[in-house]
Amino acid sequence: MLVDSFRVESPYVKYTEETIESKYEYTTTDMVHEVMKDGKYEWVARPKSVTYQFVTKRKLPKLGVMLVGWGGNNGSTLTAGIISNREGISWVTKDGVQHANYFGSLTQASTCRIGTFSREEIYVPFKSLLPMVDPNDIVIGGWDISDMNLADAMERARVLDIDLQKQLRPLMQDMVPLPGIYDPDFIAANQGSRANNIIKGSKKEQMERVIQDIRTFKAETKVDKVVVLWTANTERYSDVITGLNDTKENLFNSLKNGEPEISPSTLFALACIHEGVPFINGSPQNTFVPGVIEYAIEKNCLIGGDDFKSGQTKMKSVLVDFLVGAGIKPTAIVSYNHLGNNDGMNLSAPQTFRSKEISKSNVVDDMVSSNSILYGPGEHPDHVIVIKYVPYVGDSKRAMDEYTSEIFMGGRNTIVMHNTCEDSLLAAPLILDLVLLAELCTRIEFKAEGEGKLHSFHPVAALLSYLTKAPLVPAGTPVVNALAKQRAMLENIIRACIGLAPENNMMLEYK
Ligand SMILES: NC(=O)c1ccc[n+]([C@@H]2O[C@H](COP(=O)([O-])OP(=O)(O)OC[C@H]3O[C@@H](n4cnc5c(N)ncnc54)[C@H](O)[C@@H]3O)[C@@H](O)[C@H]2O)c1
Ligand SMILES: O=P([O-])([O-])O[C@@H]1[C@@H](O)[C@H](O)[C@@H](O)[C@H](O)[C@@H]1O
Repeated sequence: MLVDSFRVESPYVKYTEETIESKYEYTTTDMVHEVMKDGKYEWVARPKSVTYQFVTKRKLPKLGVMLVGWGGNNGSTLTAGIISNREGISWVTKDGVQHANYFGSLTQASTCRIGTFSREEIYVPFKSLLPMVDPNDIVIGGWDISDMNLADAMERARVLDIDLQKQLRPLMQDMVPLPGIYDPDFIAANQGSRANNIIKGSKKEQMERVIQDIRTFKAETKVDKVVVLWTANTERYSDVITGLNDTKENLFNSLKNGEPEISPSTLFALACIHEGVPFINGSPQNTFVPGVIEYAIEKNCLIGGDDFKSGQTKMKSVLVDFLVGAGIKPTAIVSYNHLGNNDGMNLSAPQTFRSKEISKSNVVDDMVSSNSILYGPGEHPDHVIVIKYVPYVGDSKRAMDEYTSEIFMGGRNTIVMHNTCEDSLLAAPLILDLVLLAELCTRIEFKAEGEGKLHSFHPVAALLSYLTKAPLVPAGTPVVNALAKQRAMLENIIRACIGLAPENNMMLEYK
């Protein structure tokens, strides 16, 4: 049964006007290596628990979202989706009347098991676990190097049904992106034809203009908070060079000296960190060069990414986790897809494709390294990524995967999958989740017993990893790509904020 909302009644949870406060027993296991009397070693597992205090502010801000690449397929589709839900728009399709929804959004359309009511399983909407901004209330804006208004951009994207587009046109045609930062050295040459809406000047002047844009947006919309998200083109990797961008100081000196090796996405990130505005990278390039990360930590400004995990890779992070967890050894993974949208055209250049190839390839590393029964030191599956640009299919990406694995007694298993990933219809809800969860993170403080005072999460937002192909995590933090673990991590931390135990699926009462 689904219950819309609930309150936790516990001696360890307190609701005040302003906050929800919880005391949470966090249990983990320390492994120690002990020498036995007879000179042999023995591993010893020592369970331990640490008491944490969580404090979540309840007051929701009026939230502004500024998308970099607002006029793209994802940006225009998300804008259309928010307006359609807010206005309660329905439209006629060949399959009947369709109503606006947020399907594909973890926060808006998924549920969590909370407990049982006389042996009936009770579930609640994910978004009800903690106070979260309603996406229908979001004020949206942003930048694009193309000056096309959002209604025309929606038409250019060829994602949404025509009857819906007709109803949305009057509501979107006056939305015009701010000029973006165009640097042809970082994206495919084929993007030049749409670049007619550009911030002029040096890179430093461009960054300063973005800072001004954020301030103006805040003042004009009267939002309390802004989150900026990059859903612009995939850039080539920036060279990370000592003395250029390896530290905050060197990066700002490089900026002052007009160094060309500073990407537009890095300029946007610097501008956001300067303003204390969370910045999320939905593309695979290394926007967060070391100097940016140092700056974000110094300013305690949330940064997150990289590269939305929307379709083919999301499936891979489930399937490989299942195979390895079942003691089956994937030995060859071939991931091919073709698509015909502008993203696909941009990725047809080798340097931008390489950024995507990296983020799509590394997604199995954690699962492989978790099982040395199957994989020897340094051993990993053959893993090939192929992306082809086929204009005719547009945004309807066709992914074809083949997973070959070793099974019992020298046997082979081959799984072949065809997955039509409507790229923007899968990515737009993820953009929403990234923005809403980033905003939520900025309202949570916590501390472990023995720590002095309450503090925020680390500014490098590992909590967002469920939504990204290449999770950005604080230095020294293990990278987890397995989708189930990522979701459990996020849900269980949010459950801790309301004093609920992690979902452990034991259901001992039925055993
Ligand atoms: N399923 C998905 O759609 C998916 C999944 C993962 C990652 N991504 C990434 O999301 C990004 C957007 O995807 P899309 O399908 O919307 O692409 P798109 O090409 O339709 O949109 C990108 C937009 O960004 C604009 N742009 C490019 N450089 C810019 C800059 N420097 N400043 C401002 N605007 C700029 C372009 O004019 C375009 O309108 C791509 O990098 C893509 O790789 C998409
Ligand atoms: O998320 P996913 O489906 O694995 O990966 C997708 C790629 O396969 C696709 O070619 C690209 O255009 C999208 O931006 C997205 O990155």
